[in-house]
Amino acid sequence: MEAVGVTPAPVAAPEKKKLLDLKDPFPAAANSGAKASSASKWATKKKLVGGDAGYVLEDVPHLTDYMPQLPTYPNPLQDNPAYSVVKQYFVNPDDTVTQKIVVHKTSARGTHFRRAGPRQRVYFQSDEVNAAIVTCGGLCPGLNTVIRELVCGLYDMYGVSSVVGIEGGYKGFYSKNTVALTPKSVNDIHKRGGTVLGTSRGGHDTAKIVDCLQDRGINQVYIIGGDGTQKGASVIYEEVRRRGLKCSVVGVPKTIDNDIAVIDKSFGFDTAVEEAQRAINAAHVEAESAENGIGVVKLMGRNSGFIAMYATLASRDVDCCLIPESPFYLEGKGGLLEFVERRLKDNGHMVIVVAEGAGQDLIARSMNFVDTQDASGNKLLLDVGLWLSQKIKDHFKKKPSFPITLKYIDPTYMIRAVRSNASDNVYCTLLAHSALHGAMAGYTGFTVAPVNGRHAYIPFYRITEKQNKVVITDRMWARVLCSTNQPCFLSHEDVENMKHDDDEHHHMHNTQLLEGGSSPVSKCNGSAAAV
Ligand SMILES: Nc1ncnc2c1ncn2[C@@H]1O[C@H](COP(=O)(O)OP(=O)(O)OP(=O)(O)O)[C@@H](O)[C@H]1O
Ligand SMILES: O=P(O)(O)OC[C@H]1O[C@](O)(CO)[C@@H](O)[C@@H]1O
Ligand SMILES: [Mg+2]
Repeated sequence: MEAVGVTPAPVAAPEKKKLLDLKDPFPAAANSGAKASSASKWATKKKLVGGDAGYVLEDVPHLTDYMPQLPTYPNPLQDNPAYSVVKQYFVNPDDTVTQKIVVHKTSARGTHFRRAGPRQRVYFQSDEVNAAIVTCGGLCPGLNTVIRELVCGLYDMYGVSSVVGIEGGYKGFYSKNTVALTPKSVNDIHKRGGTVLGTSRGGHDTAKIVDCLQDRGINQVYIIGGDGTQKGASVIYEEVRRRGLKCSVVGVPKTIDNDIAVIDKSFGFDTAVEEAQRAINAAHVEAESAENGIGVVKLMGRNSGFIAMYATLASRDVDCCLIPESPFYLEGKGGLLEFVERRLKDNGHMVIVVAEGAGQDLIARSMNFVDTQDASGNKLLLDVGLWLSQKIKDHFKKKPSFPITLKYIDPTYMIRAVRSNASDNVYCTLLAHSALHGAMAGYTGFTVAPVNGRHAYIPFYRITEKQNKVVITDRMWARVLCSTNQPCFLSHEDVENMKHDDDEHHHMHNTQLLEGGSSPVSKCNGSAAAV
């Protein structure tokens, strides 16, 4: 590997060589909405390591970056009977995970991330660890499984017996007492929806949170939450580093909307798509049983329509899927109302799935609405499902010879509040294990998640700098349009402009090849190639 990394390398620390990039990865915009942190001027530099053929490792920080003399210890896992039969259990320190999975003969190898997993040597002794876990932002199936597996993993794999939960999200650090978490107390929690720790929006106060870590001697903090939470985790890490604390700050990405960039998908997403089938099915049954029956189902997806898109593809009963990324219009030629009328004439019934963030500009225009925000600064949305249902009813009221029956189903919180399904449970277990292996190995300031099917440690700035969105010029959206036969609501010119914008944005002409397919749809498709 060619030497182009950062900071002086201590013994047994990860590879860090020559300086490549000194840009501040935490520009002010990335922290907008948050309380300004005194840590920002200390913002760490990107740790980039170059190699042959355009290989770049975007490494994560390590405690030894600012505490170079830290001692190391043998990983207690090597004496664990469960693992003793497993050969090559420890991850090779040179292993990295590629972000770019679709390549050409002449492609540069591009960005890589450090592979997650247990290391031969660790930077914490078992009885030295005081771990804390917090959940922030909205609910998501699987939160309890991640909590359970962090606690059990720390106890069973690393012999750690001091793990506490922070109640009620970020504000719980400075406004509540901690709760002790043991394998016994978390034994059954994966069978329940929600989070046993509680959660909240708003209330992120970096200084007070780090004071709490310092006062309580917490030296590993696991922060489970969405894009906002990970931005918060990033400033906590900066402040911890500025104070020179031996404390690993680890993010576990959570969001039902699947809007976190770089990663394959977020936990709970599969469960949500599965649960959405029940609502779509009900809408279909209702619509099929009535004269000109219309079922409208609203699903979550504030800025990204992944749940709606996948639920539509999975169901095959959906006639029209509306998502925030794809603008639509109601009236006139090519509009939604014309399509509804035609589909009812052809089939006698139809189902519309609408993501909550779709058509917000249309509604705001028709209602003269002023923006409002939640405690975290997220825009509060207007109810597109209700609005759309009313618009459709109004349209057909003007056509007495065309009676319709419309049923509106809003299952949004039911989808989010259920327990995680089997595959999400396994996924959450791997996430939790990867997280604690990273912390024990001294890594910090990172989020853990699979990238092209392999778990990796990703620097915070990479997953907070932009949101994962459905790319409507990619083939996955084309599959939706093919399955529903809905209008695309875009002119040829619009599509060309979008393609152009995409190209400009990514500096490349093939979205599958950009930065490891930062085409979110191809990633959401799992590690599989687009077909
Ligand atoms: N830029 C930021 N800097 C620091 N803290 C932030 C920032 N943005 C959000 N937070 C904090 O992160 C927590 C969660 O944020 P938010 O409510 O936006 O949910 P989220 O983590 O994005 O999850 P989701 O959107 O999936 O529900 C809140 O306590 C909020 O104060
Ligand atoms: O009502 P709450 O808790 O603010 O959550 C609603 C939002 O949370 C999300 O589920 C993201 O977590 C969005 O889809 C939705 O807009
Ligand atoms: Mg969010």
